[in-house]
Amino acid sequence: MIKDVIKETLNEQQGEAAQWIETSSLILAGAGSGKTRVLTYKIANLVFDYGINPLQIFAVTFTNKAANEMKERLINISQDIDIPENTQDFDELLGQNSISNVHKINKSTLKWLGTFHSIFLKILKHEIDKTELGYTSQFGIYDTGETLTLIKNLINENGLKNKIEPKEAKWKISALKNEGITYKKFLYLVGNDWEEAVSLIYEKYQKSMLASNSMDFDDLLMITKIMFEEYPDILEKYRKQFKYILVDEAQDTNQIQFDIIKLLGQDGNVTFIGDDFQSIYGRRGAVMDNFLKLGERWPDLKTFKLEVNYRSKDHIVQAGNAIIARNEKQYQKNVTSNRGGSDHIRVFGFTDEFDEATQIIDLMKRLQKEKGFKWSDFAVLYRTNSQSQPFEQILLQEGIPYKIWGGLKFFERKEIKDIISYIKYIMNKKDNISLKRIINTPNRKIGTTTIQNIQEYANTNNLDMNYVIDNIDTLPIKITAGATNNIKSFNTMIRFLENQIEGLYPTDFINNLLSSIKYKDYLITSEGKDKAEEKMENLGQLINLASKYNEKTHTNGIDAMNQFIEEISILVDMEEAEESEPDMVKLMSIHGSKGLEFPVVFIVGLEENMFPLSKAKFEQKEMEEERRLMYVAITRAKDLLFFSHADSRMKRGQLSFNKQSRFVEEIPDYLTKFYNIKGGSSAKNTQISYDEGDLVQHKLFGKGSILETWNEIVVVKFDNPKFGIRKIDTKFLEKL
Ligand SMILES: Nc1ncnc2c1ncn2[C@@H]1O[C@H](COP(=O)(O)OP(=O)(O)OP(=O)(O)O)[C@@H](O)[C@H]1O
Repeated sequence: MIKDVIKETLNEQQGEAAQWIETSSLILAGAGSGKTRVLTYKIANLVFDYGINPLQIFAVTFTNKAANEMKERLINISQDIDIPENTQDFDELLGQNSISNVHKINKSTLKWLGTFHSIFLKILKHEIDKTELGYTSQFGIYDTGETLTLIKNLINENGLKNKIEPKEAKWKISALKNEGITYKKFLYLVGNDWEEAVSLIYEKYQKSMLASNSMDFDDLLMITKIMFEEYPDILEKYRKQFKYILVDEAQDTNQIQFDIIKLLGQDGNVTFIGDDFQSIYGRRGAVMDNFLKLGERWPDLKTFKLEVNYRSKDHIVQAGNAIIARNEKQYQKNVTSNRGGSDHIRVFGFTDEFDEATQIIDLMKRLQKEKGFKWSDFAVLYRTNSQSQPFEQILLQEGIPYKIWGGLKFFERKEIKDIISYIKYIMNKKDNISLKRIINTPNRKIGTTTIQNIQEYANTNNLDMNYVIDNIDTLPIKITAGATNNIKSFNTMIRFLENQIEGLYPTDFINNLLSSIKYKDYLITSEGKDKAEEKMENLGQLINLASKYNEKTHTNGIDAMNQFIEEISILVDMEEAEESEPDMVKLMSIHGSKGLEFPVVFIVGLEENMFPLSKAKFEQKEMEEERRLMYVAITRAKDLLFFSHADSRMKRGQLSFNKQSRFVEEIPDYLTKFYNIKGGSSAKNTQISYDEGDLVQHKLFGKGSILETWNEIVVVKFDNPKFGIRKIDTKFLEKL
């Protein structure tokens, strides 16, 4: 019986929250209080105790990783409970009001458990053909790089190069979409020249995306909202379908996500679970006010609190509580640790960022040797990504395995993007961005002028680039005979691949594609043998991912490939797809650490103007968000927590001096112990003095010359331009 399992697995607060189904509810959860567990059992309870079909449950998580974890747990729970196989399909279900038998939980019945993006992608694929919004269900998805390329092109084509910066325009368009503001609405809201220029780009961008039958990530939300608003029958169908809506990390939902939840669940049964103390996405449009005012929209909202932290030792929980108590706008919660302990947070003061990295890594080495910790037990958390550099350098030097979370994402790597672009173009011939990426990759002697001419001709005559390519022989376009032939053979190859796709498993298709375009040879010529091997390994990983879709359940190769492309389009990064975790130190931004936990945490760079950021000083709202970030960072630690700050550090090429962060002072003295070990244990090369102009040798970076010196730290310009100018501790240098 599920009730018995709940009793055994959840505490009283958790159990009550998980079993409440009468009205909508808000589960206010402290850090480490078992949100995932409660949500999982709430779903299990709905299915196994109330006979709700899992297909009628819409459960949205913040990351794919969280969704996968929940799915796995649910499948495990369901294996312990004896139930008949559910054979009902989604469409059969519609129109049925009550479902009395108990349903099987498996990957396909849990199709509505995922991130907002993944769920709305499925809904759009299912419905978009029934609308007149202009897209077909074959629509592709542009990733961040592709959207930026398109925006750049549009800015150039419209002579706005001096007026707007592509990244800023992209950010603004994304922010507008996340507030649900279409380009038509934005026209009425523009307040200055810059916004007027952005509004023109926004309009052209949206039209061009539509012409390419493509959406960006934000469209997955915005177009869903528009579709629900303009097609009430579709909305009604999903309102009926989703009897129970569950929203994880509800404190970080943005306006458009919240609006869609309102549309779907206005009169329904919605469970919000979240921690306002951990709302850290204000800059990305999260609207905490919505979370704080849920009762206004759902008057029957019943509130539960989860206040027992199972993750962290007592001193860590107390430090978190002390920090967050300084914020004003929040619900009251009194989080306590269930792990006890009477330890301290150790606070270190260092000379600069290299001293900080060197000594923290020394400390890790000691903890690993003497206290039995593994490398993977350590996480270094920082406010800004660039702070990883000295840590990386020294970890590399020391030969300690490490992994940077949020580094170059798997799906942002060139080789992966190239191959995915081929597949996307073959599946959606209107996808001009993919076409432009692949037409001359590998090099086929189709130059940029030729591509531009094709594009211009297509634009002027209102045609797809693909049509122009198909008819390159007969259309009056200015291109050489050589280029025409090259385009024709490119097109023949694409046709050949297109004909293959239906009859092949995705993995076989990708292998054929790689050999048809001679991708490995291209990598060897353009990148060298070693790099080519590395990149081919990454492509091997892509093929591994595709192998999941080789199952016989797909009617044909196109169907399987479609599902594969859908999934990878929304995978946030490779870390999320990785099953096992190797033994590596983890370096990550505090934002990236959300939802994770580690035995030992180092929060570094705790200086005013670094953390909190300088711009937060003047705005209470911003300072409160910085403080919540500090709360998130502290509460990632299970056993040991270390803080560090440095007297000076390089920031954008300038040396800056900052005092210890206010956040350290906000923690009561009895929870902290201070250590001043500047230039301490790591043996320094003090005997040798270095001067500007000295020639030096570094094990990894090779030869270079010193530009500046600060005691043991020197700035070196390396001869190899790949390594450029770096700050280095002299202990890693040899004087020449
Ligand atoms: N009732 C319980 N008994 C034992 N352990 C529990 C219980 N509930 C949660 N835990 C454990 O506590 C830890 C924290 O749980 P979880 O990661 O779900 O917390 P969370 O609320 O999502 O935290 P955060 O918001 O800080 O990321 C996990 O290791 C989990 O297994």
